[in-house]
Amino acid sequence: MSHASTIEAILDIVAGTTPEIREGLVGRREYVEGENPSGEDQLAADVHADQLLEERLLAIDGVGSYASEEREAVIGADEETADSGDGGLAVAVDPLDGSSNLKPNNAMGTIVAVYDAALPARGRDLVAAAYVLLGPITTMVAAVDGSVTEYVISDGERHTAREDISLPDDPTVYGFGGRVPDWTEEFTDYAREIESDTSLKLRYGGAMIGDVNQVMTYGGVFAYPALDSAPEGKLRLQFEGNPMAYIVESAGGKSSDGERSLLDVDPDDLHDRVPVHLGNAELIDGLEAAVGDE
Ligand SMILES: O=P(O)(O)OC[C@H]1O[C@](O)(COP(=O)(O)O)[C@@H](O)[C@@H]1O
Ligand SMILES: [Mg+2]
Ligand SMILES: [Mg+2]
Repeated sequence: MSHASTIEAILDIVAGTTPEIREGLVGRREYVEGENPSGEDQLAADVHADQLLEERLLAIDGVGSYASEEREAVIGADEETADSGDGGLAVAVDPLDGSSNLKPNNAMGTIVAVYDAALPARGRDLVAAAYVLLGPITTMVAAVDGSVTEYVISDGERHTAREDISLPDDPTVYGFGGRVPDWTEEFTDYAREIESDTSLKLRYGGAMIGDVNQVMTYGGVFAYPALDSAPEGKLRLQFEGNPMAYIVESAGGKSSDGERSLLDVDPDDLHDRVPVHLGNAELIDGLEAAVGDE
């Protein structure tokens, strides 16, 4: 199977699984016992989405391995090839991003990263990335071959809504995560500058994919920065930072860990965290100038 057809099969499977993930949210708002590898409580909904995606994505011819925010290790379609990198594409998934939004019934969704390398891999090894947003409408935004498409998912099928998406030139929104007293001094200065820009307004909902989709739609900047208490921030490189950076950069924007494109960050561990800044080029350049040598 060519990489191109494997990528299409992955996007089809994710779209096809979305109705079950959405319906499965009902009745799965409670926490289960134990934690995920990042030390966070897991909701029954996180575990359910992970199980559905693991089984179906690994069954695709051309997918060699599966990893997720919700499980410790990489799982191989064929145990012998799991870590070799030559057993097909590696799919890394955040089954439910923003799952703390389940209780208050706000936006959340699924992030999928497709790497042509053994995990953990660099963002430069991505060959596709997508996120499904469970909003009032279910949409998928996918970046493949440098071009970004938005689909509406209906009955588990993808229907093209917008092609060749690029970030609007005149940005209007921003959203920054983490507790304000926990921000570094340098990031706080940058945030104050952004807040005083009269063309920008706050849009923050607590699910990265929802917040980044605001930026993809209106132009602007999203950040979950380095914190005094957590210098690597909160978001995970393989499952969250890299795929969202790939999508935003494919749409003509920029990503940064504070110093360089997220796609150039070398991973040490599957569950590494990284400071995430995404958005219009001039806003990310300004961010790097403000926090670059902190
Ligand atoms: O609730 P907090 O600590 O502000 O964190 C919000 C961030 O955490 C996340 O929910 C992390 O993702 P998960 O739900 O996959 O753990 C992001 O979507 C969001 O940007
Ligand atoms: Mg997440
Ligand atoms: Mg998650």
